Amino acid sequence: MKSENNINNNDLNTSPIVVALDYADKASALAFADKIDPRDCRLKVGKEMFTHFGPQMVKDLQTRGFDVFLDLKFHDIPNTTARAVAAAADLGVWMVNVHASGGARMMAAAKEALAPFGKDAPLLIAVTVLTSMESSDLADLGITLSPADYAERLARLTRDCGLDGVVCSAQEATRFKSALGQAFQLVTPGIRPAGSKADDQRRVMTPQEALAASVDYMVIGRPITQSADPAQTLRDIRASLR
Ligand SMILES: O=c1ccn([C@@H]2O[C@H](COP(=O)(O)O)[C@@H](O)[C@H]2O)c(=O)[nH]1
Repeated sequence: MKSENNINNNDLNTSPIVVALDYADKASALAFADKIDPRDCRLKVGKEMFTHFGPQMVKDLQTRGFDVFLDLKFHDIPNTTARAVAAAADLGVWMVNVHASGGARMMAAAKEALAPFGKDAPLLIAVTVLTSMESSDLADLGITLSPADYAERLARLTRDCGLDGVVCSAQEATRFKSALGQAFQLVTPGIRPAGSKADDQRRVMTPQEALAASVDYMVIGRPITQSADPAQTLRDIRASLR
């Protein structure tokens, strides 16, 4: 169910931008939210903010009119994951995610947990290969496939379990749209405007390249939140995509 205060913004919002609200203090996060227009982006609450501030953080953003992607990347046994996904749906979030490497039974259980929510269910997506990972990181785990090949394998499994889409790199978007269908949603972190530093990201693309690759949503954090004027940086990136 939607929370009482959740003003669902889905119908109004045509922006592909999801800002990763990775702040250590709530005041800075809300000050940023107060300076931006919910039509220019959706907001992602991840492990840092949720661990600091809990579900109230999500509600505070929803009351300001934002669709919230709860990025907690659930990865557990099927029962626990399904119950966590249902709890996220109770919060009225727009999108929630699990790790595809939790396997088919886990993803199917998560999907099934959303059935009682009907049309109010959040989008359910699965993380394939983290955008911070490159071939050598996979090799350390005993995975000899390239990041793109392994991500496609996990994305196929995700689609076959009936989820709405995946988190992947924008570098994989053209290939995945063609292999998995246009309707399968691609949510892509690792977005870096030209000239910004990659930080810990490895499989990156600029916002313009990501748009040209037909991603559905591009997740952008530090290039916005750590800029001198985050609200203006968001508006500049949004304008550059029109
Ligand atoms: O594969 C993934 C999955 C999630 N993320 C999250 O996206 C943002 C990216 O932030 P930046 O500051 O733009 O790097 C962050 O919250 C990650 O937890 C990801 O980067 N890659």
